[in-house]
Amino acid sequence: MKMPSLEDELFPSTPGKFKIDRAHNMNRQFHRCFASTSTMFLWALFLIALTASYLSFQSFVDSGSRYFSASWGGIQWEKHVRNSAQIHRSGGMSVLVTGAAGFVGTHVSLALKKRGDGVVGLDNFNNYYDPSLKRARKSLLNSHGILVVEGDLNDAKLLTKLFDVVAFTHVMHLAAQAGVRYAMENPNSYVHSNVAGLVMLLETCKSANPQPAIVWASSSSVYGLNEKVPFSEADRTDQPASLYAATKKAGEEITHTYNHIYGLSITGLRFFTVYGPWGRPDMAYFSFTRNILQGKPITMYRGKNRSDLARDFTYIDDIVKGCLGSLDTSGKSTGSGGKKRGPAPYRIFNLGNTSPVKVPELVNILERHLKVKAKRNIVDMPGNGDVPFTHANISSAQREFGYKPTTDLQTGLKKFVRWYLSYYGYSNRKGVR
Ligand SMILES: O=C(O)[C@H]1O[C@H](OP(=O)(O)OP(=O)(O)OC[C@H]2O[C@@H](n3ccc(=O)[nH]c3=O)[C@H](O)[C@@H]2O)[C@H](O)[C@@H](O)[C@H]1O
Repeated sequence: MKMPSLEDELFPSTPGKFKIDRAHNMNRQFHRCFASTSTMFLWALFLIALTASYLSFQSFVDSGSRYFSASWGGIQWEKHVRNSAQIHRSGGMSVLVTGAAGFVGTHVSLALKKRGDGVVGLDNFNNYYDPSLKRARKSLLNSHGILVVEGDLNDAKLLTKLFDVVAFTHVMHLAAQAGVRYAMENPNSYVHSNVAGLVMLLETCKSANPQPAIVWASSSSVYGLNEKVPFSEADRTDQPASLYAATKKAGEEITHTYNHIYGLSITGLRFFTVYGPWGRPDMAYFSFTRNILQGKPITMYRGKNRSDLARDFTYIDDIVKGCLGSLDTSGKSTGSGGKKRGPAPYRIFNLGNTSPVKVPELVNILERHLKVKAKRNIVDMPGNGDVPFTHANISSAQREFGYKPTTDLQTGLKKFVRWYLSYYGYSNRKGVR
């Protein structure tokens, strides 16, 4: 028996029917084939469409997740920024406060908000000192309706966006790499924040329309090795003793340039060793308190010929008054969109306490408030950027906006210690008040 061939299988061999059937079959095959080709084509189209929509969905998800995971941007975020910047008093200002989660930034932001000004904070939450303290300050600000945007001064897009969303009337620029001695450890961070970051901010402000007036934190350290006492704004500031001081001095020159070319109103404030509640853990009064309470020794520097070092310690509330006075009298920037229209104010003020206190006396006061004896380890001042003393002449600030510090070190440290004990949970400890 003949085995059916493949052709037989495909084309039945019934004689007479073959041609017709074959033709019919071929026709059917053709249609089936055509039908399956068009089906395949449709399937292919469907698959292509599916792939394309998948890819576009993916990119939507990608950009969406970037959008949602970014710490700034979006309609809701813009709404928050606008709300935070809302002015609640007649003649009030809307202020961008850089370094808002910092020590001075937090206090100034609260004071502005309390009197009805609009405030938007900016802070990069770096880890120069315990970031959890910065987060706690941020929570405090949030509870008063102040938004703190997390971002860096060097982020041009963020700065531009902030000025697109709000026509800030003023910038209180307090973001900086602080600390005199740390500059030897991490010099780049000073250039990044105090020079590059400052220029980025000024670039944004000069292009803004309207241009804001700028008040910013310089430092008593610009007096460097100046020996004329008390330090007046007109004294020499060309002998910085630390890179920190040098970057602050550079800031004074850089802001002058932007005032001159673009008509930005600039006020530089030379802060003198600011202290108080919510302060900076890297500063002596703060780290001494921590060590005294923990029974650890404190290292006290002394100057040439075993002389005591002294600082014109200035209480935070006095500094806040100086900042607000400066903002209130800043005058307007004259330029717009990067074009100068006329001269604008350029000012520099000392904000100090006018009564220097020696470091051993600072420790005596802390001992009294803490009711704990310090273990003093006295060493010669290392050549690390320190200066032997500071002393402010504040007559310019007094004349210009009535600046008059009212808190002596004894009173100010009492308030600081009370805050410290409460914040770090010492309040219920016996022997400590
Ligand atoms: O006015 C400023 O422009 C600067 O003020 C602050 O610098 P300073 O005045 O140096 O404050 P701070 O460190 O508290 O030292 C105080 C005293 O304690 C002595 N000191 C310090 C540390 C130590 O371990 N031992 C010690 O004796 C030390 O020798 C000094 O005599 C800010 O930190 C700075 O960011 C800047 O804003």
